[in-house]
Amino acid sequence: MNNNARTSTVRSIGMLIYRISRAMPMLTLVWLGIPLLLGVLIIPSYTAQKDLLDLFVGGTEERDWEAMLRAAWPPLVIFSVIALLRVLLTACQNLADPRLRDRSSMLLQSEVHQRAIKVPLERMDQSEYYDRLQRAEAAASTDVCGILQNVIGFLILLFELFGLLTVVSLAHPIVCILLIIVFAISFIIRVESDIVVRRLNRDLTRSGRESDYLRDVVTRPETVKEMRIFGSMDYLIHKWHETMRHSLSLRMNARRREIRRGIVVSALQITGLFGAIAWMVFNLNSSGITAGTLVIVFLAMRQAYSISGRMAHPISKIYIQSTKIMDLADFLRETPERETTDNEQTAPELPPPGTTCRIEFDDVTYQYSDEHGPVLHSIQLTLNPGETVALVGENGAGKSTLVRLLLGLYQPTAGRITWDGTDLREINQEQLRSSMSAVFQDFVRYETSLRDNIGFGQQEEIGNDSFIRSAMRAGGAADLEAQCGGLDAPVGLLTEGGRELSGGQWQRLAIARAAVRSPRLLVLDEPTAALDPQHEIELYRSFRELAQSRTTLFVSHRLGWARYADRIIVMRKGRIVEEGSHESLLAAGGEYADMFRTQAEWYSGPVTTTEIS
Ligand SMILES: Nc1ncnc2c1ncn2[C@@H]1O[C@H](COP(=O)(O)OP(=O)(O)OP(=O)(O)O)[C@@H](O)[C@H]1O
Repeated sequence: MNNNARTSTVRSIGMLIYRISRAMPMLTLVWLGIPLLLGVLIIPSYTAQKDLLDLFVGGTEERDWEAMLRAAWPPLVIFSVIALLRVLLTACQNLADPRLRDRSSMLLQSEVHQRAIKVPLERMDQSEYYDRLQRAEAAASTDVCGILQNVIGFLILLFELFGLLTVVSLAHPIVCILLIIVFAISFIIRVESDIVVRRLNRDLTRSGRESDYLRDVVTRPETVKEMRIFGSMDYLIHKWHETMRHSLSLRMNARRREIRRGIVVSALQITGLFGAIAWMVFNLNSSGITAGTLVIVFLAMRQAYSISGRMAHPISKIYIQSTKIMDLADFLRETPERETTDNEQTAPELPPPGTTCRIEFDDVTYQYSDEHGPVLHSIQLTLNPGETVALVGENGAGKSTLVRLLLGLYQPTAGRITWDGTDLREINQEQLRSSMSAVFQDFVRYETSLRDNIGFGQQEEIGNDSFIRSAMRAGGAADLEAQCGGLDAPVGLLTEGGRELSGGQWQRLAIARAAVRSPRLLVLDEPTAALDPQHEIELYRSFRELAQSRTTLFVSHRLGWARYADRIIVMRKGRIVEEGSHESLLAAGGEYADMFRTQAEWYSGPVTTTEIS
């Protein structure tokens, strides 16, 4: 890890802990404070032990045992109280630590979700952004607990080490400096060798997968029969052997290196320890060095060395997790992106509910990415108040893209879309959303209850049974209540005891959800794709009612629907190529007329094998 990566990792961890501390100040204080306190308590505990030792050890002169016992009380009490306190603090830490980790994971996941819902849909459609979101989500849900555990594991050891170094420096500063030097060298060696091993383990995961696969292939009955016929068994066994030999030799080399470094570290520590002790023995009774000092320095140094060995583990684990920490921190560091400018205060008001709207596309161009060019070119289109418009065209013509722009989910690359004369971008987004409703091709299946599937369209009415039932009637889904066993019956396989619905039944629920809102603009993108003919006719009747008092746009490849629209728009390759009523377009004999005749012949014409092939 280079310096930049190291700084970034430390900054990212700091940033995550700062966010956690803002949301849970008390818990974070306890989580970080207890290790600090445990480290500080080492100092009086060792000092008390030193006083006790000095009291009872050394000196050949006649002793006053009573006076000695009286003098022993204070250090004995201090030592015992601290020991008790340490037990209690450790218990508190054991409670606070998992609580903080679990809650932090939830907090950071919900921060990721908050950002994800604010991000413009077009950003979400970019694979690079989507990957980053997935990585941040994975880090927040699965890695944060491990990262925090390693951070606190490291801090506990670090504070303990500071306590021990203070004990040694109080006893003798020169010995402390010697200890720090030995400690620093052995720590660096240990961390480096630990990182090498972890990196190797990570790298070997892939070859491990390969050898697992090869072992599987040569032992599974379904694969063995083919390999016997083709005679490929020996080759694969040889390949498995080679893969295993390679990874074993890499592991062995790493192990050897680890052992060599371990020997160097131990030799260094033993030399330091005995050098310091020898020097202190030599200076016993001079420069304030007593038998007690000698013993506690010896104990403190041994403990410090053992801590230095254990500190390498959390550090190397954090190193391995560093990319995940940075992924998450970078994602959260991004300023929350708004769908529009902050216009809540100044946004113009939309007309009140119940009124219809006039929407105009003024020279609108849209492109998903620079490399692929525009998918909509200079669209001029007006949807008049209360009008029902059908949008038709071949696959990939740009119909769904136009729908997303109309709903304000995407912003035009050039040109503008106005709603009763106001640019869509300037309208208060919340008000805009509540004025429109849509059924998408890829509608959501909420695997909870029937009620939720409808009520999510108008959450204020989710508890109102008659409201939900009337929406289900409008969506042609009234029969589902009896079939599923009530409005609150679970639907979908993910819910316990849930009944799975067919594609068409889910689609009818999505239509009912859109109907529940009483929107000014209703958009239906392929609303009947999964419906059987009977339900399609039923839905069509409800749709006529729904469309009556509002501006409606529907996209459909079934031109039978389109002929009842007030106006039909035909698209090809991102452009509007025809526009008019069903009759006028048929009379024009253009693209629409061709499509309509082809579909009509498909249903009513004679079957010829040459046509199908
Ligand atoms: N998220 C996306 N990123 C990049 N290009 C996209 C994306 N979505 C659609 N496109 C491209 O935009 C063009 C128009 O797609 P769109 O989905 O709007 O067509 P459509 O007319 O709705 O097609 P269909 O009838 O098949 O649903 C296509 O060429 C498609 O490849």
